[in-house]
Amino acid sequence: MNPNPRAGNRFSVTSIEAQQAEFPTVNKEDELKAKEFEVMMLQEENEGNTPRNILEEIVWNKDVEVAKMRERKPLSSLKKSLENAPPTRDFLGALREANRRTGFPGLIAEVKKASPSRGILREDFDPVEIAKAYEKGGAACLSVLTDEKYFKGSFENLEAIRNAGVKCPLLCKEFVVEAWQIFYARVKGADAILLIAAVLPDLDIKYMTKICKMLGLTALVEVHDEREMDRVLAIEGVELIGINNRNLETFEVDISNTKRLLEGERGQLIRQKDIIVVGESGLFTPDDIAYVQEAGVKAVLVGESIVKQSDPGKGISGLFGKDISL
Ligand SMILES: O=C(O)c1ccccc1NCC(=O)[C@H](O)[C@H](O)COP(=O)(O)O
Repeated sequence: MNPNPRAGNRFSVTSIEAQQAEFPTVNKEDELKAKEFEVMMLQEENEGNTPRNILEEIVWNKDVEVAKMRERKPLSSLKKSLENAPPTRDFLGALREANRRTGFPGLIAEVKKASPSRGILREDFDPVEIAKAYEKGGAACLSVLTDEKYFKGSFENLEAIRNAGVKCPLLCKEFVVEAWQIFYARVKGADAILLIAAVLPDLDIKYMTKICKMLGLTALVEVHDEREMDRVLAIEGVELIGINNRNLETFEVDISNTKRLLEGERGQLIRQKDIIVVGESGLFTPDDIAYVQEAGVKAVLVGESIVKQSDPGKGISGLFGKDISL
């Protein structure tokens, strides 16, 4: 896969104003047809007209899904809903505070029912119960998957967790392809949102980060390799970077990825800029946590190893080798 497949295509954000405008001269039906046509054209660039990997497939589907959602709830109406959205909580502050309090990386515990690589992780999946158990177990923040097709998540889950009074700040774990989704996540109660460098060109990351700030959301910008890390480090205003140990194209997981990306000058620059780094994916044991902490992360994002436990809160103690709720 082209490491930056969407770069230069006309999905890119060219300005905040452009994203905020409603493109008044374009009829909605034509817009949707145009989006489907664009996706078709992108697909046709590939021989065989099939996505080359799972990430590409997810993104192609997301383009169409978002265009349909946006038709049902245009930006102008989302903006009105912002007035009734709950206040955002300090995601970065919660991670820093947990790191200071426990001496361990702050935990972002993921409410994850299923994944393309592992299938169903938990049959008896009650998102609110899991979120409460994570909070009780000492999680600093929660990550809520909202993609339905590939992860069996939903925005209803995000909203339900927020409305249930869970105090941990919430990350909307989505495949963001348009700024509209950031507004939507904010309305549904998110405090932070994921931006994936393998999906978004630099210009999009830059403007989407600004949109997040404008809305009071924290942007977690995710990278997987050195090239993506260098791209993101060159973007001003990025405060939180996730290093995903999972290659989203092949599903391969290797936690030494976190260490590699934090070595040498990159690590130095990250410390200089006071960026918080999150180690993501494939963390199962206290040794894994110690390994990524030694590499320089101040936070970790964990799903599978804790969501699969009968008591996901106790799963956190198992993961850290210690009760971190105290
Ligand atoms: O988890 C997957 O199979 C996956 C496939 C394609 C794109 C993204 C995917 N996962 C997102 C994540 O990065 C993880 O949910 C997150 O980092 C937690 O990972 P884990 O602790 O290994 O469940």
